[in-house]
Amino acid sequence: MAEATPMIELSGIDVTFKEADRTVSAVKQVDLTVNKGDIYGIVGYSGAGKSTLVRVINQLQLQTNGTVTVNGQRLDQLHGKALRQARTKIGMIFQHFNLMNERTIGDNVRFPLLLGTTLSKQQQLDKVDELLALVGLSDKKNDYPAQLSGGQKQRVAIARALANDPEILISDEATSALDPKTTGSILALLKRLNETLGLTVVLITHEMQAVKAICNRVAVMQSGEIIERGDLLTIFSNPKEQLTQEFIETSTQVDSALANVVSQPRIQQLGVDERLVVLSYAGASTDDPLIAQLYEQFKVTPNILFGNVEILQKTPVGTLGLVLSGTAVDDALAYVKGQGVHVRVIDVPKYRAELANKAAKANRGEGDA
Ligand SMILES: Nc1ncnc2c1ncn2[C@@H]1O[C@H](COP(=O)(O)OP(=O)(O)OP(=O)(O)O)[C@@H](O)[C@H]1O
Repeated sequence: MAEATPMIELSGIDVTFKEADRTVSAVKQVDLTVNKGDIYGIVGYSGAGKSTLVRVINQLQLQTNGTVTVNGQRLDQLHGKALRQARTKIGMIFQHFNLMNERTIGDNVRFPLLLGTTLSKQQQLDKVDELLALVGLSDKKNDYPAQLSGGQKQRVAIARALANDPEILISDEATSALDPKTTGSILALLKRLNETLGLTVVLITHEMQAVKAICNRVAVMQSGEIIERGDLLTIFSNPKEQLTQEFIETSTQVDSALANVVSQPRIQQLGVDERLVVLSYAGASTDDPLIAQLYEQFKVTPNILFGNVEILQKTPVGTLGLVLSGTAVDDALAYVKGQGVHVRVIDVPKYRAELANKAAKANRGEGDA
């Protein structure tokens, strides 16, 4: 495989907001490298610091500490025209599209070309046609934003973000206001642009579902810090942090399956030789006749409660919820771990207490951040 070339390098980034009565540390000591051609997902709940962090990349937000290098150039050392020039190579799209309602779709897309461009008027108009064709909206050129659906507006915003041939596209919750089907088509468009134009994409979201659909790498943010990061398959099949696990379980619906399972009286009364476990595995481990071996080698009987297999980056990633019974159950679990399978033993009373706690918080209207 070709060696990865860093496109974005953030090093030691802090962002501190000083307000009259308090100081907010929105980003704390973040190091992040995004390679050329990555679709890098940054996932976290509201208030985790995701938007602040990505706005540092194009210097719309200045860091309190740290350095920002984009395509080998130290952006934190640039000012004025040089910074504006460098920013044109970083496109950005937002949740609420930010289109100009009084201008046509064509004029919205042309807008960035009017600012300090070297293109003639005809070249600008040709470029607009090319960009609208790229996002599948050639027939909407003379319409106004109000005449378009949310998905179409986001396509216009993408076309506009690409006007100056950027190397990087930052997507800040760009699909959060869209329905699942439209979300899927916008994510597919981002993936196509990544593949055909070699565009590096940074995708901020609170939905692991979006990350799962197109990202090759992911970082999880909490309280201004990156608490876990890695390639998509590793993170999905072997999450280390509880928050990462939560995001994944929501996206695979393992959380609702588990909530259902732990509500059953039979599961609330597991014996000393019984364990409720969730196994996650990627790639080759999926093919191993693991379940059969549990019985053959350890005389442990598996009772399968739920299962899910998805294809991520052309690799099967599976999740299996089961109750294992047998005197050698802990030896069997150690064996399974040794096979590269992520094993999570669910402490049923504790899990039920956590669920009750979360439900009570939700009832009080408290967020996750
Ligand atoms: N200009 C600002 N002044 C003061 N505090 C700010 C400012 N911008 C962001 N913050 C605070 O910094 C923290 C991180 O906010 P940020 O918007 O980066 O989070 P986020 O993960 O992107 O969440 P969301 O998706 O809700 O925007 C929050 O506590 C927020 O209130």
